[in-house]
Amino acid sequence: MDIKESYVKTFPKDEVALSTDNLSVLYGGKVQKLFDASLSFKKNTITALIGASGSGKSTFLRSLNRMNDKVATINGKIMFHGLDVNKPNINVYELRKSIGMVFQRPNPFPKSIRENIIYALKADGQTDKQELDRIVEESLRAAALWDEVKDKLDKSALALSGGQQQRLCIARALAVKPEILLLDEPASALDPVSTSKLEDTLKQLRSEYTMVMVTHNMQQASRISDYTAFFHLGHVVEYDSTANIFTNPKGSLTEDYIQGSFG
Ligand SMILES: Nc1ncnc2c1ncn2[C@@H]1O[C@H](COP(=O)(O)OP(=O)(O)OP(=O)(O)O)[C@@H](O)[C@H]1O
Repeated sequence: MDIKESYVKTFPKDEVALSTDNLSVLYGGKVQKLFDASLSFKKNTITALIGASGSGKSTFLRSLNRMNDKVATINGKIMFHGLDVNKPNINVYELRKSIGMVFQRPNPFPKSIRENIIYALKADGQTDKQELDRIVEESLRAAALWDEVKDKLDKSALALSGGQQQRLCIARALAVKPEILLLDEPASALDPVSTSKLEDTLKQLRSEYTMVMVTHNMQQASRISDYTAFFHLGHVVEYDSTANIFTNPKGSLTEDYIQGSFG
């Protein structure tokens, strides 16, 4: 297999929400697991990151909002609103309000549904109850959970089903008004019905947010993503519209992966 082949789509600057420039990640300061990834994400789209286990998808995703800072050295640029947010002087707490993350396993706080949503807002000093109530409803509606939980907002989030918990985690991420949502295999712990609800939710969120999602599920990538990046051994091999990646890939590695030859 030739990992030197690389086909990477780019977009006009004003259409880009977030981009990386030669992003490399070294764990423990020496073991390189991501090599010169230069990708741009188009506003109001869903981009799927696909590739075999260990190919560097999560490593790349977690670097975008500086979640890897403590365990890895990240070289290269991460451009957001004309600013390189990979610079040391960036306020990472503020950055994560703009670039939120939803993890593989739903991780609600052991608090009420309402408290989960307003936690970060209260930490920021917001106290206006009416405004907080408004944000709770707005966020839960956006995450397509409002109708299921509106009568039990003060009940424990841990009493919700896994699928509901994951949509609550999305609502929690939306409450601080991010522009970008990073999703690391958000449906991998969910049953098919919850997965389908989650996918519908993500499709609806596309009108307001830009999403980048790691997924192992090829059908999921083809169902809901607009663009797909294929990772192999820490390299971005191909990045194109999802339709092209799945029906007309340029690289032989991409084709082999899509056809299930490895991974
Ligand atoms: N904190 C860490 N410290 C050291 N090595 C790590 C760390 N996190 C990931 N790695 C290594 O980096 C490589 C890429 O892992 P990563 O999780 O990014 O791959 P992935 O494509 O997301 O895989 P998967 O689909 O299995 O989640 C793997 O070899 C992994 O063992």
